[in-house]
Amino acid sequence: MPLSSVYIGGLRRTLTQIHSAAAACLNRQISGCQRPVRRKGAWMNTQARLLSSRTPQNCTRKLVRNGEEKKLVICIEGNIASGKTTCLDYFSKASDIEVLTEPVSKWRNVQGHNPLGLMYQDPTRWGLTLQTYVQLTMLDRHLCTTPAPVRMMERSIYSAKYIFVENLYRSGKMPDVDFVVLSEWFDWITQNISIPVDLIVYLQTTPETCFARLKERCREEEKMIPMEYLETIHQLYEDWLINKTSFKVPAPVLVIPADHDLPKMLHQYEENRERILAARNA
Ligand SMILES: Nc1ncnc2c1ncn2[C@@H]1O[C@H](COP(=O)(O)OP(=O)(O)O)[C@@H](O)[C@H]1O
Ligand SMILES: O=c1ccn([C@H]2C[C@H](O)[C@@H](COP(=O)(O)O)O2)c(=O)[nH]1
Repeated sequence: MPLSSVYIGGLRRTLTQIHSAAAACLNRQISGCQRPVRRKGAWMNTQARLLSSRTPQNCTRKLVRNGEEKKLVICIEGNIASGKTTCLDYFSKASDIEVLTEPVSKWRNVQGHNPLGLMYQDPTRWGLTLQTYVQLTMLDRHLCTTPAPVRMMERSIYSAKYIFVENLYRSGKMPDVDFVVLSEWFDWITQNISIPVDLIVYLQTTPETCFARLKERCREEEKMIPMEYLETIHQLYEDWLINKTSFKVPAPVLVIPADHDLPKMLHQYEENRERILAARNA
């Protein structure tokens, strides 16, 4: 599927169409909170619908993917090289689980450009470029339809914003204007599109473990990542998912200690399988 399109309830819409259709609907809704109009052929038809939770004080509706909201969504979160992909590989063997890895290959090659590499070379210049593309591709991941009843994703649109954008901004590497523009995009998306997550599995590692695994993996763009970078990302994750002092956590969190060797990790994944699959966001 081209990235210029996303599927909502089986309908292919360009982001521009979605934006203007949603804006039109929201305008209708804001001016008097009237009932959603259901016109055949309109984007808000039997396949795509608005979730409505309307009271005089609370007049919010969101784009949802019809049918997809019944599926279980689990996001695997953790520091760089903490073992997320390895964890997803393990669960991908189950027929009822659809695994969606982070679209890193796209971040490394979008029409011949490498925004990930550019960002590591010059974060101030290219941080916005990378994170805009990360936000788009993660939204695409959240919205794509999958046949399996359980969807297991690597990271989320939430960690892209709360960890990586936040880090660029706090470290002084992202200009205010870039941060504000990205934040407005993020707020619009999360306020207008339903992005349900039932469980966050946090692979909790020390930065030292990640550093060792990063060296072992040896991804070209990441060769210059210093230990301090992993320490900062670690602390942002801890504040978000453990201390809960930074940003809203969109789902319950299951913490899996992930400094262990591979056999022990696989054993832990198996031990937690039932707990993970039993998750259902209230
Ligand atoms: N438990 C583990 N012990 C040792 N090495 C591991 C373990 N889990 C993953 N690795 C290795 O560490 C590197 C990073 O793992 P990966 O799953 O790609 O991390 P992530 O997806 O979180 O970036 C890979 O080379 C992988 O083979
Ligand atoms: O929003 C994001 C998400 C990821 N990255 C970077 C961090 C890593 O270098 C790669 C992929 O991360 P893994 O943990 O190895 O999956 O992408 C980013 O800069 N911004």
